[in-house]
Amino acid sequence: MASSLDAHLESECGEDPLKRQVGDTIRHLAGAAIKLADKIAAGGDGMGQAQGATNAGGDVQKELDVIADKVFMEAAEASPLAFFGSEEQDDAVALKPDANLAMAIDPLDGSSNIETNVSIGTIFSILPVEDEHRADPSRVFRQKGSRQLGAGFFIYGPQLLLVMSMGNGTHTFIHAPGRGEFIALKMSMTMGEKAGEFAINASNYRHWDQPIRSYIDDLLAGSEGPRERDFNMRWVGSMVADCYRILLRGGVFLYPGDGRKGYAKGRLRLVYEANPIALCVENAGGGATDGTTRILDIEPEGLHDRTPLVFGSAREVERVARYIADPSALAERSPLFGKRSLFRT
Ligand SMILES: O=P(O)(O)OC[C@H]1O[C@](O)(COP(=O)(O)O)[C@@H](O)[C@@H]1O
Ligand SMILES: [Mg+2]
Ligand SMILES: [Mg+2]
Repeated sequence: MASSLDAHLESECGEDPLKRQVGDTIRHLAGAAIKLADKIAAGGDGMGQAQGATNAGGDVQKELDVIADKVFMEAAEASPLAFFGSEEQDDAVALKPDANLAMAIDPLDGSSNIETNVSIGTIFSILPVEDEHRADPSRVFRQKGSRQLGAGFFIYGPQLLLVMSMGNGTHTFIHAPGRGEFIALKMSMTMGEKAGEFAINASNYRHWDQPIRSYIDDLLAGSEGPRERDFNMRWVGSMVADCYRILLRGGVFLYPGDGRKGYAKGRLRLVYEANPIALCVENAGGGATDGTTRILDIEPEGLHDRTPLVFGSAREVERVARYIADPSALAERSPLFGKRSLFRT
């Protein structure tokens, strides 16, 4: 019989008190995710309806965004957490003053897909809280992603999944309704270094900078272009689902900055979207960058910062960074090399 999430956390956390608190928090999150999945499965016309309010990032909130925020806030209150920061709340909330952890969360990822019965999810990031943060709470969510003690995401799809990492491998658990708990599905995941699929919202092509356009042009040219092989494209529009596919079969995901008003750093949030995804992807052998800097090395300025995000198979992520770093090579590319670019491997 597959081992349970509970048993895994027990062995991964051992006797380390801080890790055990991370484990407890993940247990509470798992309970909340089961509750939310039940609500999603029960449906209801209103879930995908706009509420009229906007969140801190300027997105119109849907009813399910608000329900999910409440469900996970309750889980946070039951967990050993000093601070809770949510996409759906302007400011971080102070919880247990003496607790040693903080959690940032995207309660509902893939909001634009809610009413279409496509996979959606929840993304979480657990950080340490030290004396310096108690003295100045504004610093809690300005910690680099490399300081995360645990992170992951749930997918509400055909299966209810939890993908998580505590820095020692990335593991997937599946909710087994008969057992009322999550059980191991894929432990110590490893993703391929090479990508055969890419994920990007191509409708923004005209708004991208030249390096991103050139990179995508080269993928689209397929076997007749500089890459000399064909690529497939998938874009779910829920990052959790795109990330899980990439963890399973390799690939690359891009949400770059673009020329639209308010999109200079793209759409995705550093603290509760890019950082937890980056921890899971890196622990499975992949990479994650904003184009120039490793995501986990970026110092956030605030809870709701945005960041350009490229993640996936390590070699492909490095390649995107080379397109961005070396525009001079790109300038030479068409006249001198025709369709044979400097970037082929
Ligand atoms: O609608 P777009 O611009 O393609 O953006 C899709 C992206 O936005 C997101 O939905 C952002 O997350 P939220 O739904 O939590 O705002 C990602 O899951 C997804 O990758
Ligand atoms: Mg999201
Ligand atoms: Mg969201």
